[in-house]
Amino acid sequence: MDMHKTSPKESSTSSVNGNQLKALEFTLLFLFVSKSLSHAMAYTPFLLLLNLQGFWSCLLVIITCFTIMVKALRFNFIKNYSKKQKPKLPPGPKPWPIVGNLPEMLANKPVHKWIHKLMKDMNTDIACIRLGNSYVIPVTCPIIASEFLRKQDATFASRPLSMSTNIITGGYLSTIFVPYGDQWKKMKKIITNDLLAPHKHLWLHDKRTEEADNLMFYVYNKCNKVNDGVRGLVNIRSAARHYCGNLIRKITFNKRYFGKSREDGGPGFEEVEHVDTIFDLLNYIYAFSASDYMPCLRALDMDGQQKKVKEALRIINKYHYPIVQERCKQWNGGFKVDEEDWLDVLITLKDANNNPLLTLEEINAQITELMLATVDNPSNAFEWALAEMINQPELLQRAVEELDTVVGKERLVQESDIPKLNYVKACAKEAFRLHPIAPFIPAHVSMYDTMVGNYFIPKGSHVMLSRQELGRNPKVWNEPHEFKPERHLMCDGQNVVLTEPNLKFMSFSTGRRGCPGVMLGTTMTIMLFARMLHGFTWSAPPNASIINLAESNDDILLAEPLLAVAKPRLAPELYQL
Ligand code: HEM
Repeated sequence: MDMHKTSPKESSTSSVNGNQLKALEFTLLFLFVSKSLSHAMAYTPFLLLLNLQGFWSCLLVIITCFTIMVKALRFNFIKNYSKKQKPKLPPGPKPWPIVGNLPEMLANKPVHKWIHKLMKDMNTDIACIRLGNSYVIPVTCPIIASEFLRKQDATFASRPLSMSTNIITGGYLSTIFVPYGDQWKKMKKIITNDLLAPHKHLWLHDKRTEEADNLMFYVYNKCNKVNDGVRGLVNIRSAARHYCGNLIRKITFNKRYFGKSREDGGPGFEEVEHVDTIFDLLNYIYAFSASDYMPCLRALDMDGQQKKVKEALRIINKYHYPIVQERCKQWNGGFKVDEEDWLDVLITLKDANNNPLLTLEEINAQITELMLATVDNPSNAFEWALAEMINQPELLQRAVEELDTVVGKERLVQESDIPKLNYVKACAKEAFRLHPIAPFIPAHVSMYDTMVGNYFIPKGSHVMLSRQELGRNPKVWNEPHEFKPERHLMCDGQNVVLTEPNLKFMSFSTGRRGCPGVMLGTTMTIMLFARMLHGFTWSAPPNASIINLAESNDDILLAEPLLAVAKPRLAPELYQL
C-alpha cells in the first residue's frame, strides 16, 4: 500500500499531476487522429481515382487511431473510477521505502510527542504512520475511538507481537498482551470469573483493608519524622506506589513483604526493587522499539531493550517464582487445603478431566501481568490529583468536607463509604482524564481489512487510542487543561463512576479487550484518595509556594515525584494497626 496516497495533501498533488499528464496524452492523440482524418479526407477523391490501395491503408490508420482513442478513454475512465472507489488510508507522513517513518520516529523522541504533534500539524484526529512493516493508527477523538472499540470491537480485538511482551508473558501465556485466540480467551475468562468476580472481590476485602490501614500507619509515622529538614515530608509517589504494590502482593501471595517486615510499615529493599522493576517493565512495554517494526533487527538488539527487559524479568521472577513453586508443592503434597489468595485459586483450577487447568509457567506469567495491571493507574492518579489540589486548596477543602460529612472524624474511611464519596470519585476521574499513566492504551490489532469512517484500515494495523489526547481534546472538553473535578458531578447527584464507556477519555476502556479490573481498580483508587485526604492535611513543602505541575520530558508522569507535607487530622489511635 502506497502511503504517499494517504495524505489528502499528497493525494491531491499527485492527482493534479496525473490529470495534467492525461490531458497532454489526449491532446497529442487527438491531434494525431484529426490530422490523419483531415489528411485522408483531403486526398480521398484522388485516392479513389488513382490509388485504391492507398485509400484502404489510410482508412486502416484512421480506424486504428479511433480504436486506440476509445480504448484510452475507456481505460482512463476505469482508472479514474477505480481510483475514486479505492479507499484511502488515514492521513500521515510520507514513508520511506521499506523502513517507512522509522527514521523520523528514531529522530523524534519521545515518540508520543512526535505522533501527537504530527496529528496537530495535520489537523486530524486519526492518522496512519508506517513504521517498518506496520501501519500504526493513532486516534484522538471519541467518536472514531468508539468505531474501533464499540462498533467494530470484534475486528480490533487482537494485540501486536513485540519483543518485550513476548518475554514478559513467557511467550504469550497470559491475557493483556496476548493476541486474540484460545489462550487469551482461556486466561481472560479465568481472571474475570475466578479472580475478579464480585464474590471474589468480597472474599479479599479484609486483605485490602489491611493494606489501607498500613498506608495510614506508614504516613502517620512520617508525620513525626524530619525528612530533608522538613517535618512530615512525604514522597507521595513512593507511598502511593507501595500501597498498590503491598495490596497486590497481599491478595496474590498473602504477604506484604518478600523480605523482613519493617516496623514503620514502609517498604524494605526487596519491595522497593519489586515495585521499581514493575514500573521499568511498564516503560519497556510502552516504548516504541524499532526492532518491533523491523523484525530483522531483533537479533541485533540495537537499542539494548531486550537485555533490559530480560534483566527486569529476572528480578521479578527472583521474587515470584520460588513462591509459586513452593505453593504448588504444598498443594500437590496435600499440605494446603484452604484457598487464601489468588495464587491458591490459580493453582487449584481444574480442567474438565480434573487435571490442573494452568501450568506453572502460565500461573507465573499471569501473576506478573496482574501486578503490572494494578500498580500504575491508582498511584499515578493520586499523585497528580494531590499536586493539582494543593495548588487549588478550595478543591482539597471540598473533598475533605465531603469525607467529614460521610465518614465523620471518629473512624477511618471504609470501602462501604465509596458509593457516597462522589466528589472524591470526581477528583480521581479528573486525574484519569487529564493525567493518564501512559500516552496510549496498549495497541489493538485489526484482524481483517476494514473501513473506519471513510478510511481503509488494513489487516494487522496497530490502532493506538491516545489516552492523553482523548482526555484533552478541546472539541470534547471545555478548558481541557484545567483540573476541574466538578465537571464529572451529575446534576441529579447520581453516583459518580470511574468508567467512561463513551471513550471521551480513557479509564478502563471498553469492549472485548476492556479492563476486567474495574471493581478492584476503582476500590484501590478511591480508598487511596479517601484515606489520604481524610487522614491528613496536605501542603506544599516550605521551600515551594506551589507544586510544579510540569510533565516529565520522557513520559507524562509528574516531572519530579511529588513531595508534600502531611499533618494528621484524626485521633492518634486511629492510625495504629
Ligand atoms: C484504576 C485502575 C485501572 C485502570 C485505569 C485500568 C485500565 C485499563 C486499560 C485502559 C486497559 C486496556 C483496555 C484496552 O486495551 O482496550 C486495561 C486492560 C486490562 N486490565 Fe486494567 N486497569 C486498572 C486496573 C486493573 C486491575 C486492578 C486489574 C486486575 C488485577 C486489571 C486487569 C486488566 C487486564 C487483564 C486487562 C487486559 C484485558 C484484555 O486485553 O483482554 N486492570 N486496563
